[in-house]
This record gives sequence, C-alpha cells and structure tokens, in this order.
Amino acid sequence: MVMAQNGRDTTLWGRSGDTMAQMMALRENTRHLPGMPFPDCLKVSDDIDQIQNKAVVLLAVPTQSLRSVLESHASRLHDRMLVVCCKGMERGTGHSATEVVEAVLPGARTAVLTGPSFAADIAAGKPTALTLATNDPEAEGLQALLSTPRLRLYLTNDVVGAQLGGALKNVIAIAAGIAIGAGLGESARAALMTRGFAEMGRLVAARGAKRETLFGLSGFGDLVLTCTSTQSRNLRHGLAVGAEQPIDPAMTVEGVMTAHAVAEASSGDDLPVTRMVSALLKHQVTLAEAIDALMSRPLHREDAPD
Ligand SMILES: NC(=O)C1=CN([C@@H]2O[C@H](COP(=O)(O)OP(=O)(O)OC[C@H]3O[C@@H](n4cnc5c(N)ncnc54)[C@H](OP(=O)(O)O)[C@@H]3O)[C@@H](O)[C@H]2O)C=CC1
Ligand SMILES: O=C(CO)COP(=O)(O)O
Repeated sequence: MVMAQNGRDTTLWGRSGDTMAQMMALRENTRHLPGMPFPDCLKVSDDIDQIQNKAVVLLAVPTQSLRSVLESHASRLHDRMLVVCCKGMERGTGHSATEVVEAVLPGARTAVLTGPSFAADIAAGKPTALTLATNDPEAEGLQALLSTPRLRLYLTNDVVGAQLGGALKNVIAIAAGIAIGAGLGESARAALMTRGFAEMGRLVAARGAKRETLFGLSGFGDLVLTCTSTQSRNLRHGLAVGAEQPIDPAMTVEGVMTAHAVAEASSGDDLPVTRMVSALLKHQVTLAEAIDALMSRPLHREDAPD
C-alpha cells in the first residue's frame, strides 16, 4: 500500500482466488487491515504471472511457508531481487529466511526487510524506521526504492545478525507475555527482556554475526516493540499461555516455531529463556517448573564476557 501510494508500480499477489477477488472488489484487506482502503493504483491479483515485469519482490509469508512458496514459483522468482520480510527460523533446518532462499534458488539476489513495524501502522502512513540488510551491490538503490517520506530504511551488511534479531525477539516476546499473563509482574518482564537480549547476543556471536547489529532497529528496536505492545501477536500468544486462556490457532505466531527451531539447532549454546519457552510450549514443563528452573540457575556476573 505504501509503495503504491508513493508512485511505485505495485502488485499485491496472494494464493487464494477468493481472497484476492474479494480484495479486488472491496479495495481493502478486510481480514487484516479493515478500514484501510487500498490506494487506487495498487494492483491486486492471484495470478503469479503478474509479477513478470517486477524487478523487486517482497516475500511476506510466514517463515514456515517460505520454502513451499519459493519451490512453487521458482521459475518466476529466481531472477528477481527477493526481499524477505519473514521474522523466524525454519523448523527442521534451523535456517534463516535467506538461507531458505539460497537452498531453493541458489545465487538469488536477496535482502531482508526487518525492524519494529506493525503492518497496520505502516499502512496508515505512520512514521516507521526499518533495517534493510543486504550485501547486494545495488543496496542503496533498493534502500531508496523502498523508502518513502514516512518509511525510513537504514542499511546494514549484517544479514545474519538482522535476521536473528527479528526472529529471536519473537521468542522473548512470548516469554514476556507469559510473565504478564501469569501475573508475575512487569519487573519479571523487564528481566526476561534484558536476559533475553543477552541471550540473543550470544547466539548472534555464535553464528558469526555482529552483536552491534542487535543495538539497532532489527534487534533492540523490535524487541521493545514486540515485548510491550498488545498489537504483537507473539506477546498476545504469551499472554494467553500465561493466563491459561485459549490460544488462537489461526494466528501467525512466529516465535513458537522459532523457539523450537533454535532450541533444537543450538544444543551447545547458553539459551535458557528460549529453551524454557520451547519446553513450556511443548508442555514438557509447567509454568511453576519453568520459573523455578530459570531462577535457580547458578548465580552469574552481569559484567562477565559470555
Ligand atoms: N503483520 C505484521 O505486522 C508484521 C509481520 N511481519 C512478518 O511477516 C511475515 C508474515 O506475517 P503476516 O503477513 O503478518 O502473516 P499473516 O498470517 O497475516 O499472513 C500470511 C500470508 O501468507 C500467506 N501464505 C501462507 N502460506 C502460504 C503459502 N504456502 N503460499 C502462499 N501464501 C501463503 C497467507 O495466505 P492466505 O491468506 O491465503 O492464507 C497470508 O496472506 C511473518 O514472518 C511476520 O513475522 C513482520 C513485521 C510486521
Ligand atoms: O514483527 C512485528 C513487529 O515488528 C510483528 O510482531 P507480531 O508478529 O508479534 O505481531
């Protein structure tokens, strides 16, 4: 919507003929962005061939669906600049979104669009700042193409770090939601956010990325947004789990699969919060056991190198 509003020739594609026909007729995404009419010039289609003349494709599907989308449309996507918007890690492989792209479409040009941003805020034209992570030689052109007067993109080369920040903050947001939902208090949430951030730093370093990347929009920025706003589905999922309320199975909650993916793929790393979220969501521990286990770990220094 923002790209079209700002004069870019933009097509919104989706797999469901019925859903896209409804969007075409109503000129609105009534399910996810009700009350936000599409700009007149935004094209809407369920025909993937409509992207044939597009140099840049934004991939905005849940991480666990990315591989099948790429496999289904490989011949149309392999020669485009693919901008991944997913914030998660693939269960089974532990791959980031760009690693999934590389596995399915070797040599494809990629970038990652991440950072603190709710779709509804961006669609409403509210000021937003994001990270664009890429090593593509035309990075600055892409940054200019995707920036608008209300959407400000910052470039980085740290593709691994930016993706880990966007994926791991969802797990910590579930933990934060559990703490609030279970009535453990805001001090407990602050502790989980802070120790979760330390944990994110250890994993970023272990994967050869830069810890400094986590100080930016894709790390600290998105961690704060997701752990504190009830617009966040990951936070809301945690709130429901903590309060022992029913969860919405239709809602995309990236942190669930990401917690399992990270816990399963990082056996040697020190990731107590992520492991506990994964164990709790698998019903391997109760909430009381999880709290006891986190609080009874050996005492540490905060100023010691990890
Ligand atoms: N929503 C937000 O505010 C933000 C989301 N993100 C990230 O963007 C990614 C997508 O999230 P979001 O858009 O909110 O998720 P939603 O669940 O709202 O939408 C997912 C979309 O992906 C489509 N989809 C799912 N599987 C497939 C498939 N196999 N083939 C084709 N299309 C598929 C769905 O199609 P259908 O409708 O037909 O089921 C749906 O249109 C996530 O990684 C999320 O973390 C990042 C920042 C903000
Ligand atoms: O990534 C997001 C905000 O930056 C969206 O968060 P949720 O997926 O938790 O709604």
